[in-house]
Formats: sequence, C-alpha cells, structure tokens
Amino acid sequence: MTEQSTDMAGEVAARLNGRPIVLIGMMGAGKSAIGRKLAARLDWPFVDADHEIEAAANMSIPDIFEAYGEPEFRRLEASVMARLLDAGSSVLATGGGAFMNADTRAAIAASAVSVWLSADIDLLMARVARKSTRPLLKAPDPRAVMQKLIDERYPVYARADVTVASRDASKEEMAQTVIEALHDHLAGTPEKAAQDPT
Ligand SMILES: Nc1ncnc2c1ncn2[C@@H]1O[C@H](COP(=O)(O)OP(=O)(O)O)[C@@H](O)[C@H]1O
Ligand SMILES: O=C(O)C1=C[C@@H](OP(=O)(O)O)[C@@H](O)[C@H](O)C1
Ligand SMILES: [Mg+2]
Repeated sequence: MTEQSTDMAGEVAARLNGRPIVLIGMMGAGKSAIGRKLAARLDWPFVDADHEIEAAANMSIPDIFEAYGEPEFRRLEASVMARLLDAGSSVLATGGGAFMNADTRAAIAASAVSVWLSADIDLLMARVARKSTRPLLKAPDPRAVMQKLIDERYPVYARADVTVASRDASKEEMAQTVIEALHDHLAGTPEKAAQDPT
C-alpha cells in the first residue's frame, strides 16, 4: 500500500462524515468480496446485508425463499436495510435486489453514498457458478434469469451516486478503484475536521 493510496482512503473516510458506503449491483458483481476489502482499507466495519437477514431470521437465504417465498424475503431485506443504514461509518454490501425497493433507495440517498459495481453477464455468470446459494438462479436457464434481471435492474442501478465497472482485476485492485471513484465523487466536500474544528 503506498502512502498516497492510504491518504486517499483517509480523505474519503473524512469526507463521508459518518455516512456508510453502500455497494449495489447484480449477483456475482463482487459486492460482498470487494466490500470486505474496502472496509479493511478504510478501517471501518464491514456489514453484509444478506448475512444480517440470515441472522435476523435464523435461517439461510435459500431456506427463507423456500419456506416463505421471495415477497417475505424482500420485506425482511427492506427492514434489515433500514436498520443497517443507521449504523454510521461502515461498508454495507447489499443483496442484488435491495436497491430495487423504492423506500430502500430513498433511505440510501438520504443517509449514505451508493456505489454500483457494474459487470457484464459473462463475468457475472462465471462468478456465480462458484456457489449454488442463490435461489433466483436455481432455474433451468440461469443465464436467461440473469439477463432478465439485468434488463430490469440496470436502469435503476444507474441511479447510484457512483458507478465502477468491474474488470479482470484482483479484489484489492477493485477496492482501490472504488476508493478513487469515491474520492472523485466527493471532491469539493469538506473534510470532517474542516467542518467541525472542535
Ligand atoms: N475482483 C475479483 N476477482 C476475482 N474474484 C472475485 C472478484 N470479485 C468477486 N470475486 C469472486 O466472485 C464471487 C462472487 O462475489 P461476491 O462478492 O459474492 O458477489 P456479490 O456479493 O456481488 O453477489 C466470489 O467467489 C468472489 O470471491
Ligand atoms: O439479486 C438478488 O435478488 C439476490 C441476491 C443475493 O445477494 P448477492 O447479490 O450478494 O448474491 C441474495 O440477496 C438473494 O439471493 C437475492
Ligand atoms: Mg453478496
């Protein structure tokens, strides 16, 4: 880690002034993996909304879908998101559907900064193939499901404050790219110390 990139992470943390960073994007985009690296770089807590939903329900996501269906999962997801957005400085990896809820989007816009990790379908399919824990993709043609979700969701994801395109780079490099994109987005925002000299 160069001194310069450490400074940049520190500036981003100061300019966010207590607002969480919320990662959005499709299944397989790397929200959970890159979010964890990003939190380590900022020295902030990392929270995965899917994990929090599982803890709240005391059930795995596939079991929630199977026992109660997707609408109940979405209700749980929205209530967990509302709670997590109050947590202050943290990196929050959402599940791919969370940003599609209008209330969740409004809460993110009001209290956080959102980063869309965009990716093309080939990259997403290669990444999700590693795990079979995503109930929406347990379908005869998972690629067709992924394409349909991309068509529905990308126009909404595009409303995120910042967009970072995924590429063939390590998780650490992607975390650095997110820090640089946030740094650009926040340019001109006063740092916390400058706002509050006490
Ligand atoms: N930049 C990357 N390079 C290599 N593998 C990655 C990268 N980003 C994510 N992955 C891997 O891709 C898979 C899906 O990533 P994950 O973070 O679970 O995505 P999401 O939370 O957006 O669904 C995981 O196995 C993860 O380790
Ligand atoms: O895109 C979605 O609707 C979902 C994405 C999953 O999270 P990841 O995006 O972390 O895979 C998880 O919340 C659930 O399986 C539904
Ligand atoms: Mg995830």
